[in-house]
Amino acid sequence: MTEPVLSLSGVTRSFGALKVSDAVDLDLRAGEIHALIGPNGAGKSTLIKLISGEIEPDAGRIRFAGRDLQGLDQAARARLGLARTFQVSSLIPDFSVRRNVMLAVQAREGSGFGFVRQVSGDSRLGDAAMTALGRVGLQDRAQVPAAELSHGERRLLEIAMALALRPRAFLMDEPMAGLGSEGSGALIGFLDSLRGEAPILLVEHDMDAVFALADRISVLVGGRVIAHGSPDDIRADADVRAAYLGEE
Ligand SMILES: Nc1ncnc2c1ncn2[C@@H]1O[C@H](COP(=O)(O)OP(=O)(O)OP(=O)(O)O)[C@@H](O)[C@H]1O
Repeated sequence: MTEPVLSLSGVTRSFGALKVSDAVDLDLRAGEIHALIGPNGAGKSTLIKLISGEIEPDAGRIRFAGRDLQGLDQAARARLGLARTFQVSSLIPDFSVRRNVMLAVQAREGSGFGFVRQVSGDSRLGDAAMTALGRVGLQDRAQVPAAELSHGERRLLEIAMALALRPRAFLMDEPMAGLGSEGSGALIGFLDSLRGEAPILLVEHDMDAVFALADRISVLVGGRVIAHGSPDDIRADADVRAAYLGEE
Protein backbone atom coordinates (compact mmCIF):
# COMPACT_ATOMS: atom_id res chain seq x y z
CA MET A 1 0.00 0.00 0.00
CA THR A 2 1.21 3.52 -0.69
CA GLU A 3 2.36 5.64 2.22
CA PRO A 4 -0.47 7.65 3.84
CA VAL A 5 -0.45 11.37 3.06
CA LEU A 6 -0.29 12.09 6.80
CA SER A 7 0.66 9.78 9.64
CA LEU A 8 1.01 10.18 13.37
CA SER A 9 2.82 7.64 15.49
CA GLY A 10 2.99 7.71 19.26
CA VAL A 11 2.10 11.40 19.37
CA THR A 12 1.99 12.54 22.98
CA ARG A 13 1.44 15.96 24.52
CA SER A 14 0.74 17.14 28.06
CA PHE A 15 -0.34 20.45 29.48
CA GLY A 16 1.10 20.39 32.99
CA ALA A 17 -0.06 17.15 34.57
CA LEU A 18 -2.82 16.62 31.99
CA LYS A 19 -1.93 14.24 29.14
CA VAL A 20 -4.07 15.57 26.31
CA SER A 21 -2.63 13.40 23.53
CA ASP A 22 -1.60 9.94 24.66
CA ALA A 23 0.47 7.90 22.18
CA VAL A 24 -1.84 8.66 19.27
CA ASP A 25 -1.45 6.67 16.05
CA LEU A 26 -3.50 7.98 13.16
CA ASP A 27 -3.22 8.26 9.42
CA LEU A 28 -4.89 9.98 6.50
CA ARG A 29 -4.86 8.30 3.10
CA ALA A 30 -5.32 9.74 -0.36
CA GLY A 31 -8.97 10.15 -1.34
CA GLU A 32 -10.54 9.75 2.08
CA ILE A 33 -12.34 11.67 4.77
CA HIS A 34 -11.12 10.48 8.16
CA ALA A 35 -13.28 11.79 10.98
CA LEU A 36 -11.92 12.31 14.47
CA ILE A 37 -14.69 12.28 17.04
CA GLY A 38 -14.87 12.25 20.83
CA PRO A 39 -16.44 14.03 23.76
CA ASN A 40 -15.59 17.60 24.77
CA GLY A 41 -12.04 17.86 26.04
CA ALA A 42 -10.95 14.57 24.43
CA GLY A 43 -8.02 16.30 22.74
CA LYS A 44 -9.27 16.61 19.15
CA SER A 45 -8.36 20.27 18.63
CA THR A 46 -5.01 19.65 20.30
CA LEU A 47 -4.22 17.00 17.69
CA ILE A 48 -5.09 19.44 14.90
CA LYS A 49 -2.76 21.99 16.52
CA LEU A 50 0.01 19.39 16.81
CA ILE A 51 -0.34 18.48 13.13
CA SER A 52 -0.53 22.07 11.89
CA GLY A 53 2.51 23.06 13.97
CA GLU A 54 0.80 25.47 16.35
CA ILE A 55 2.15 23.35 19.20
CA GLU A 56 4.86 20.67 19.33
CA PRO A 57 4.47 17.14 20.68
CA ASP A 58 6.43 15.98 23.72
CA ALA A 59 7.00 12.65 21.97
CA GLY A 60 6.09 10.86 18.77
CA ARG A 61 6.41 11.52 15.06
CA ILE A 62 4.24 13.26 12.48
CA ARG A 63 4.96 12.60 8.81
CA PHE A 64 3.35 14.47 5.93
CA ALA A 65 3.93 14.18 2.20
CA GLY A 66 6.89 11.89 2.78
CA ARG A 67 8.71 13.96 5.37
CA ASP A 68 9.02 14.34 9.11
CA LEU A 69 7.39 17.58 10.26
CA GLN A 70 9.45 17.95 13.41
CA GLY A 71 10.86 21.45 13.74
CA LEU A 72 8.80 22.92 10.88
CA ASP A 73 6.63 25.89 11.84
CA GLN A 74 3.03 26.44 10.71
CA ALA A 75 3.99 28.43 7.61
CA ALA A 76 6.43 25.76 6.45
CA ARG A 77 3.80 23.05 6.95
CA ALA A 78 1.25 25.11 5.01
CA ARG A 79 3.75 25.47 2.16
CA LEU A 80 4.12 21.69 2.09
CA GLY A 81 0.37 21.55 1.40
CA LEU A 82 -1.22 21.17 4.81
CA ALA A 83 -4.32 23.40 4.82
CA ARG A 84 -6.01 24.03 8.14
CA THR A 85 -9.40 25.64 7.80
CA PHE A 86 -11.59 27.64 10.10
CA GLN A 87 -9.01 29.81 11.67
CA VAL A 88 -11.32 32.80 11.72
CA SER A 89 -8.32 34.94 12.65
CA SER A 90 -6.90 34.38 9.17
CA LEU A 91 -9.63 36.54 7.61
CA ILE A 92 -9.08 40.28 7.27
CA PRO A 93 -12.57 41.64 7.98
CA ASP A 94 -12.20 45.01 6.22
CA PHE A 95 -10.88 43.49 3.00
CA SER A 96 -13.20 42.19 0.30
CA VAL A 97 -13.89 38.50 0.06
CA ARG A 98 -11.91 38.40 -3.20
CA ARG A 99 -8.92 40.18 -1.70
CA ASN A 100 -8.82 37.77 1.22
CA VAL A 101 -8.52 34.86 -1.21
CA MET A 102 -5.93 36.73 -3.30
CA LEU A 103 -3.77 37.04 -0.20
CA ALA A 104 -4.05 33.30 0.37
CA VAL A 105 -2.99 32.62 -3.24
CA GLN A 106 -0.05 34.96 -2.80
CA ALA A 107 0.95 33.21 0.42
CA ARG A 108 1.02 29.91 -1.46
CA GLU A 109 3.45 31.43 -3.90
CA GLY A 110 5.87 32.08 -1.09
CA SER A 111 5.74 35.83 -0.69
CA GLY A 112 3.79 35.58 2.54
CA PHE A 113 1.11 37.98 3.63
CA GLY A 114 3.49 40.93 3.54
CA PHE A 115 2.51 42.66 0.30
CA VAL A 116 -1.00 43.55 1.24
CA ARG A 117 -1.21 46.71 -0.87
CA GLN A 118 0.21 45.39 -4.12
CA VAL A 119 -2.09 42.39 -4.24
CA SER A 120 -5.24 44.25 -5.23
CA GLY A 121 -4.04 45.18 -8.73
CA ASP A 122 -2.83 41.72 -9.78
CA SER A 123 -5.30 40.24 -12.25
CA ARG A 124 -3.73 36.77 -12.24
CA LEU A 125 -4.19 36.53 -8.49
CA GLY A 126 -7.70 37.91 -8.93
CA ASP A 127 -8.57 35.22 -11.46
CA ALA A 128 -7.27 32.47 -9.18
CA ALA A 129 -9.28 33.94 -6.32
CA MET A 130 -12.46 34.06 -8.39
CA THR A 131 -11.97 30.42 -9.42
CA ALA A 132 -11.74 29.38 -5.76
CA LEU A 133 -14.75 31.53 -4.85
CA GLY A 134 -16.75 30.04 -7.71
CA ARG A 135 -16.05 26.54 -6.37
CA VAL A 136 -17.72 27.36 -3.05
CA GLY A 137 -20.52 29.44 -4.61
CA LEU A 138 -19.36 32.81 -3.27
CA GLN A 139 -18.57 34.53 -6.58
CA ASP A 140 -21.49 36.95 -6.17
CA ARG A 141 -20.13 38.06 -2.80
CA ALA A 142 -16.58 38.72 -4.06
CA GLN A 143 -16.64 42.50 -3.59
CA VAL A 144 -18.26 42.51 -0.15
CA PRO A 145 -16.03 43.09 2.91
CA ALA A 146 -15.44 39.79 4.71
CA ALA A 147 -16.96 41.33 7.85
CA GLU A 148 -20.37 41.45 6.13
CA LEU A 149 -20.55 37.75 5.41
CA SER A 150 -22.90 35.51 7.34
CA HIS A 151 -21.41 32.84 9.56
CA GLY A 152 -22.01 30.17 6.90
CA GLU A 153 -20.52 32.32 4.16
CA ARG A 154 -17.43 32.95 6.28
CA ARG A 155 -16.96 29.20 6.58
CA LEU A 156 -17.14 28.93 2.79
CA LEU A 157 -14.65 31.77 2.39
CA GLU A 158 -12.23 29.95 4.66
CA ILE A 159 -12.61 26.85 2.49
CA ALA A 160 -12.02 28.95 -0.65
CA MET A 161 -8.83 30.30 0.93
CA ALA A 162 -7.71 26.76 1.74
CA LEU A 163 -8.57 25.61 -1.80
CA ALA A 164 -6.52 28.44 -3.23
CA LEU A 165 -3.50 26.91 -1.50
CA ARG A 166 -3.99 23.78 -3.64
CA PRO A 167 -3.38 21.64 -0.57
CA ARG A 168 -2.33 18.03 -0.32
CA ALA A 169 -4.54 17.58 2.77
CA PHE A 170 -7.15 19.49 4.71
CA LEU A 171 -7.38 19.72 8.50
CA MET A 172 -10.88 20.84 9.40
CA ASP A 173 -11.88 21.63 12.96
CA GLU A 174 -15.66 21.63 13.39
CA PRO A 175 -16.65 23.07 10.02
CA MET A 176 -20.36 22.49 10.70
CA ALA A 177 -20.39 24.48 13.96
CA GLY A 178 -22.99 27.23 13.92
CA LEU A 179 -24.43 26.32 10.54
CA GLY A 180 -28.15 25.72 10.21
CA SER A 181 -29.42 22.52 8.65
CA GLU A 182 -29.49 24.07 5.18
CA GLY A 183 -25.93 25.37 5.52
CA SER A 184 -24.57 22.13 6.88
CA GLY A 185 -26.39 20.14 4.17
CA ALA A 186 -24.70 22.26 1.51
CA LEU A 187 -21.31 21.97 3.21
CA ILE A 188 -21.65 18.18 3.50
CA GLY A 189 -22.26 18.03 -0.26
CA PHE A 190 -19.24 20.19 -0.94
CA LEU A 191 -16.87 18.30 1.37
CA ASP A 192 -18.05 15.06 -0.18
CA SER A 193 -16.83 16.30 -3.56
CA LEU A 194 -13.57 17.62 -2.11
CA ARG A 195 -12.08 14.36 -0.85
CA GLY A 196 -10.90 13.37 -4.35
CA GLU A 197 -8.88 16.56 -4.55
CA ALA A 198 -7.21 16.24 -1.16
CA PRO A 199 -8.03 14.01 1.81
CA ILE A 200 -9.68 15.58 4.84
CA LEU A 201 -9.01 15.00 8.54
CA LEU A 202 -12.34 16.12 9.95
CA VAL A 203 -12.98 16.99 13.59
CA GLU A 204 -16.71 17.27 13.95
CA HIS A 205 -19.43 17.03 16.61
CA ASP A 206 -22.27 16.81 14.10
CA MET A 207 -22.74 13.04 13.90
CA ASP A 208 -25.04 13.27 10.87
CA ALA A 209 -22.21 14.96 9.00
CA VAL A 210 -19.63 12.48 10.30
CA PHE A 211 -21.63 9.40 9.34
CA ALA A 212 -22.58 10.92 5.96
CA LEU A 213 -19.00 11.76 5.04
CA ALA A 214 -16.43 9.62 6.79
CA ASP A 215 -14.66 6.73 5.12
CA ARG A 216 -13.02 5.97 8.47
CA ILE A 217 -13.59 7.21 11.99
CA SER A 218 -11.21 7.38 14.95
CA VAL A 219 -12.66 7.91 18.41
CA LEU A 220 -10.60 9.87 20.90
CA VAL A 221 -11.37 9.73 24.62
CA GLY A 222 -9.04 11.22 27.23
CA GLY A 223 -6.34 11.76 24.60
CA ARG A 224 -6.32 8.10 23.51
CA VAL A 225 -7.71 6.53 20.35
CA ILE A 226 -10.16 4.00 21.83
CA ALA A 227 -11.59 2.81 18.50
CA HIS A 228 -10.90 3.11 14.81
CA GLY A 229 -12.73 1.73 11.79
CA SER A 230 -15.48 2.18 9.23
CA PRO A 231 -18.64 4.07 10.21
CA ASP A 232 -20.42 0.72 10.58
CA ASP A 233 -17.64 -0.61 12.85
CA ILE A 234 -17.84 2.50 15.02
CA ARG A 235 -21.64 2.41 15.27
CA ALA A 236 -21.44 -1.18 16.46
CA ASP A 237 -18.52 -0.71 18.89
CA ALA A 238 -19.68 -1.21 22.46
CA ASP A 239 -16.84 0.84 23.99
CA VAL A 240 -17.67 3.76 21.73
CA ARG A 241 -21.35 3.60 22.54
CA ALA A 242 -20.55 3.57 26.24
CA ALA A 243 -17.93 6.30 26.08
CA TYR A 244 -19.43 8.61 23.56
CA LEU A 245 -22.31 7.89 21.25
CA GLY A 246 -24.47 6.82 24.19
CA GLU A 247 -24.29 10.38 25.46
CA GLU A 248 -26.08 11.73 22.41
N1 LIG B 1 -2.99 25.44 25.98
C1 LIG B 1 -3.57 24.66 26.89
N2 LIG B 1 -3.18 24.70 28.17
C2 LIG B 1 -3.74 23.90 29.10
N3 LIG B 1 -4.71 23.01 28.85
C3 LIG B 1 -5.15 22.92 27.58
C4 LIG B 1 -4.61 23.74 26.53
N4 LIG B 1 -5.23 23.42 25.37
C5 LIG B 1 -6.14 22.45 25.67
N5 LIG B 1 -6.08 22.15 26.99
C6 LIG B 1 -6.89 21.13 27.67
O1 LIG B 1 -6.71 19.94 26.97
C7 LIG B 1 -7.92 19.18 26.93
C8 LIG B 1 -8.27 18.84 25.50
O2 LIG B 1 -8.64 20.03 24.82
P1 LIG B 1 -9.02 20.03 23.27
O3 LIG B 1 -9.44 21.43 22.95
O4 LIG B 1 -7.95 19.43 22.47
O5 LIG B 1 -10.28 19.06 23.29
P2 LIG B 1 -11.38 18.81 22.16
O6 LIG B 1 -11.53 17.33 22.05
O7 LIG B 1 -11.04 19.54 20.92
O8 LIG B 1 -12.66 19.44 22.86
P3 LIG B 1 -13.96 20.14 22.20
O9 LIG B 1 -14.70 19.05 21.53
O10 LIG B 1 -14.68 20.66 23.41
O11 LIG B 1 -13.47 21.21 21.28
C9 LIG B 1 -8.95 20.01 27.66
O12 LIG B 1 -9.04 19.55 28.98
C10 LIG B 1 -8.37 21.41 27.61
O13 LIG B 1 -8.82 22.18 28.70
